[in-house]
Amino acid sequence: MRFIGRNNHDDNDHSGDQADDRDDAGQAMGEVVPLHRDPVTDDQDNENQDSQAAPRVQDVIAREVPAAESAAPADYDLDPDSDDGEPVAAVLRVDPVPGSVPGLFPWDRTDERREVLPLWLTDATTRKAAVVWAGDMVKHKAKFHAARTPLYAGRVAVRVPRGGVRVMRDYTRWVSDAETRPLRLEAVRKADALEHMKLAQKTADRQKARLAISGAVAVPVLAGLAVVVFAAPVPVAVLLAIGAASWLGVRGGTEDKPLIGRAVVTGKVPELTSDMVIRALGSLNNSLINNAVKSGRGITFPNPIHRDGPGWRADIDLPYGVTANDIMDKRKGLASALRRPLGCVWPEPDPDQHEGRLVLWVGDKDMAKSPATPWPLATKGKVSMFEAFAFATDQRGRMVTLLLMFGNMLIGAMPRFGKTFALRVVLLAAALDPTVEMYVYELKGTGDLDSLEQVAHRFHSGPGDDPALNATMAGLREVHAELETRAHALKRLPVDLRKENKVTPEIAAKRSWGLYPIVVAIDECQELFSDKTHGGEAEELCLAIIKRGPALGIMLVLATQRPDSDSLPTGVSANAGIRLCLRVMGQTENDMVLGTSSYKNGLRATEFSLKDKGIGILKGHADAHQTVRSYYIDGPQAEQIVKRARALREAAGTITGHAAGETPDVKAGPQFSLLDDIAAVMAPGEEQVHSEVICDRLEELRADVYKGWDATGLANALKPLKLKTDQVWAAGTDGKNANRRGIKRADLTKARATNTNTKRDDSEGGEATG
Ligand SMILES: Nc1ncnc2c1ncn2[C@@H]1O[C@H](COP(=O)(O)OP(=O)(O)OP(=O)(O)O)[C@@H](O)[C@H]1O
Repeated sequence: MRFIGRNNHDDNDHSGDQADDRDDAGQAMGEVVPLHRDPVTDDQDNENQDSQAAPRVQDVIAREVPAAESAAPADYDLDPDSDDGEPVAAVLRVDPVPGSVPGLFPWDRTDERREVLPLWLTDATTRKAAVVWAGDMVKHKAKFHAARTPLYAGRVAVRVPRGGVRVMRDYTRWVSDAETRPLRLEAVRKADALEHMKLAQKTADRQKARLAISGAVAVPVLAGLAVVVFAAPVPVAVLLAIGAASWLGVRGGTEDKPLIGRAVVTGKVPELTSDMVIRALGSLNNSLINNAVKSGRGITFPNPIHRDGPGWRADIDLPYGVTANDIMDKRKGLASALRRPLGCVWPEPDPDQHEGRLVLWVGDKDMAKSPATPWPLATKGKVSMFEAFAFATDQRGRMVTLLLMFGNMLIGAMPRFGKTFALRVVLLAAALDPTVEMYVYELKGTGDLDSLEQVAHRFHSGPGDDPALNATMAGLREVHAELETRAHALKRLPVDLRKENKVTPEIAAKRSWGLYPIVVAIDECQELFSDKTHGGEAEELCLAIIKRGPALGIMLVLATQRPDSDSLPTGVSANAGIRLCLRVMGQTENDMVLGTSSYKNGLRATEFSLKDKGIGILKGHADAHQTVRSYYIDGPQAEQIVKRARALREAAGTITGHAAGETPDVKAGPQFSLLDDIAAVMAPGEEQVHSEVICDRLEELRADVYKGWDATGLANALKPLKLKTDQVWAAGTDGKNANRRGIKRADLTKARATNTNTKRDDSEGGEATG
């Protein structure tokens, strides 16, 4: 326990009793310790205090109490021995006294208990991997040796004579008692006749006995041999011959050339030790870490380093002031210091712990080289959009799930790094929920999502040309209109059914209420947003859908290979809740997909390499981001899954729209009216406006449509709408009143009415004739 101030008169006042008294007084967490202390006695006193408080929080915040404030004695004692009786600055001890705060009892602490059973026993995926591994190993060994049987037979044949010679040699040595020969020779060398006689006699006895044994054994052996050769069934004889030949073959081998080769050369799992980790951290050029490494204190391991999936896991408490993000920033340096490929080294924060807790997972294999795990829903199972579905695996091969309901998703990456594959997993999951209505637009035109045609309510695949963009816009308008319809439908429901004013599984299940989930997916959405004609409207529609859709059961999933502000409106990207960023080239694209400051905070999809296909940083699906690899589902597999999804939908009666063979009514061009726009830009009470002023205001309203329009252009555009521009007295662009070509409100109102009636007549006539 450290104090900042002390009584300068407590020379001998450091007995244990007095120290205890002080602690007792401090039970109410407000012990007062006067300032101006004697350094000698202070040390002694500290020892007493420290011995009591050793296991508790070490740091003490001291607070000086001003003289005036000290008049209030509630929390502070005054120094009773001060010379002038005046209060001096006092210190409030703020450390809790042992036992005074319930949270400090061991049973109150949030200790992390390690699992009783190892992961492979409790985790089905790990167990399954172990069983598959063992099965594969047996199969491989059987195949390996079966293929080499002729080779082994040849080797045996070559080695049998040598084996026979060795057996005979060993037998002769045994019968002749060859092992005692050196002793006899030694006796001869020393001219020790007595010893030599003794040894020779013993050898002679031994030889006699061994010859007798040989004779006794030879009779049954020769008889057995005769039986085998002349009387035993052929297979038995052959088997015994093979056995004998193999034995002789093995005896004829050499140690450096074994008869049977190794089917598996065991790869050494590189170890991870605390020394390696500390040395690696020490090489990252962080002064706080360097000080800790030098002093040998400050970096601790709260758990033993252990195997976790196909790699090692180290939980590390970094020195005070260093955060897990500081280390994530230097992943490349860390990988270099650990002498491991970058794809093996994964430093992460622990979301359940403090900022200085680093979880370092070092895989045995580069993530990109690990075998792809099959999608658990590939052959069986159904999805509920209200529940998380299997989307990817993390570095350790564990399943990562995604809950898309009430959210939106943005996928961004450079071309050919797995956007469409990742999007396809999401869409296949949506397809396996027969209640979901799907709008799928693939604007690259390569047919990557064609399999989904069988289940999609609206579908179009085209290379970002007019038909593709018109179809996508039509779909977006349709879904946008749904927002209004659904909001009203939800409002009409009894209050007890819409407790949170959002779509629930119960509400979605009632098809007739029209509140089932809708998933809208646009692959290569940059084609739409950067289009001059549709871009503005697409942004408006997507923004509304992305903001209001989730509560109404509508989810937007966008994938783009150009995540920049021109191709992906910031309003749209900022509102996407779930983000997946596969490999990108720069910080801007990285932050555009993952959110502002992501790069600075160590989330760097720029560090993925060429081979990291399908690997990206997933954010917004859980408390902490994760590095994941989306499940790999190729075209033919996707076809099979969609067939199953279609069967589910047929059974549920939810095959609609495109999947049911309908063609939607797709109108070309943006759906807005020039007359309505003019009405919108005329201020209330403004009866007449100059054409130039109208053009300026229209440009402000929809720059992508009206940019560069002048009075003549406006007049031409208005002619077919039965509105003529005329000379009007009004304020010009310079603010001064003048007589120029313009529009009168009365004419505009008339033209709008006429056009509305014409439109209605057209559509009624259409219906009548259609
Ligand atoms: N999860 C994955 N695991 C392994 N390989 C993958 C994975 N996802 C994608 N790939 C590989 O990456 C290649 C490119 O994937 P994909 O077609 O999804 O890229 P993309 O980013 O959509 O490309 P583009 O921008 O040209 O459309 C695929 O052909 C596939 O071989």
